[in-house]
Amino acid sequence: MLQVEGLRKRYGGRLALDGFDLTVEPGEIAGLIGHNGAGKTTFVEVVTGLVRPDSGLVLVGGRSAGRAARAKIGYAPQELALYPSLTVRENMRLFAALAGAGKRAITDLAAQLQLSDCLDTPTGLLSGGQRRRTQAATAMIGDPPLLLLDEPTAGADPQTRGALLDAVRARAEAGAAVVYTTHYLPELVDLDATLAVARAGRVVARGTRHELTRDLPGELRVAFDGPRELPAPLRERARTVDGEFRITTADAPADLGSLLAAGLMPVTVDVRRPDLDDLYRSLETVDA
Ligand SMILES: Nc1ncnc2c1ncn2[C@@H]1O[C@H](COP(=O)(O)OP(=O)(O)OP(=O)(O)O)[C@@H](O)[C@H]1O
Repeated sequence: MLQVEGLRKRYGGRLALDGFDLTVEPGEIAGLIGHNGAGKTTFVEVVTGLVRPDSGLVLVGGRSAGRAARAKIGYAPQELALYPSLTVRENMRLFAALAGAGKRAITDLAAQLQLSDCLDTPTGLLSGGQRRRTQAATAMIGDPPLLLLDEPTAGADPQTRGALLDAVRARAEAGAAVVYTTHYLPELVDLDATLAVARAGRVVARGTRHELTRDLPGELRVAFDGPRELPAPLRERARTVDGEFRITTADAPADLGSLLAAGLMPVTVDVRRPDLDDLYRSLETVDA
């Protein structure tokens, strides 16, 4: 549904996009992550047609940028773009008219995003989280086959965050391709999203959570029934927290084997697998 190849965009002396590639299939939620300034928002703005790239290819449903491609896109920008003096319903109506959706779609979507009680409130009077959800609703109305959501849950409380994630999941289950930008990594686990990691204007890692984290080190956590000294190679990779040794490891069974071989029998053993936070941290190390 979305095919992007080799996007480049320069702002003055700064290269915001430097060969950005991303393909997203129908029904897929692609979590786009990366540090501030990695180019995520610029990428989304190029796909929507708001920003013109210097070079590169953007195809939406097989069509290059233009009116036909734009009609397939639902977009919730990071900087909210709602009419503050208009109510939630009126804002949704505007976007519904553009998308050719009816009144029913407005009430259904408002219910799904827990906005029913504020449909007649001007968006300028809403809380930050309510505004975010209204923005998401304007993106989702009319069931566009490509959804671009740029940090849609910033400022949302856990309950409304849950409602938004459910709505995103439902759109993907109905066949939409979703690009979901966030700094809040647990959401991408909840959404069972594939991942695209952006750095310095390009996607440097792309795949499932499992594919991207399996080669990262995990942690072997062991505790003993009294003070113990770890063998030297393990000690260099270990820290202690609450009397427990936490050993950074790429091979937990082998490290446990060396403990046992040294005559050290733990009373508790736990293995923590690498997760998205570790993936993020590994990128920080590379950036430094
Ligand atoms: N309109 C603009 N004019 C000049 N520079 C810009 C403009 N928009 C973005 N940039 C620069 O391009 C780079 C990429 O910015 P972008 O907003 O795309 O990153 P991001 O990954 O979305 O960051 P964040 O996580 O902070 O939202 C940054 O160095 C930014 O300063």
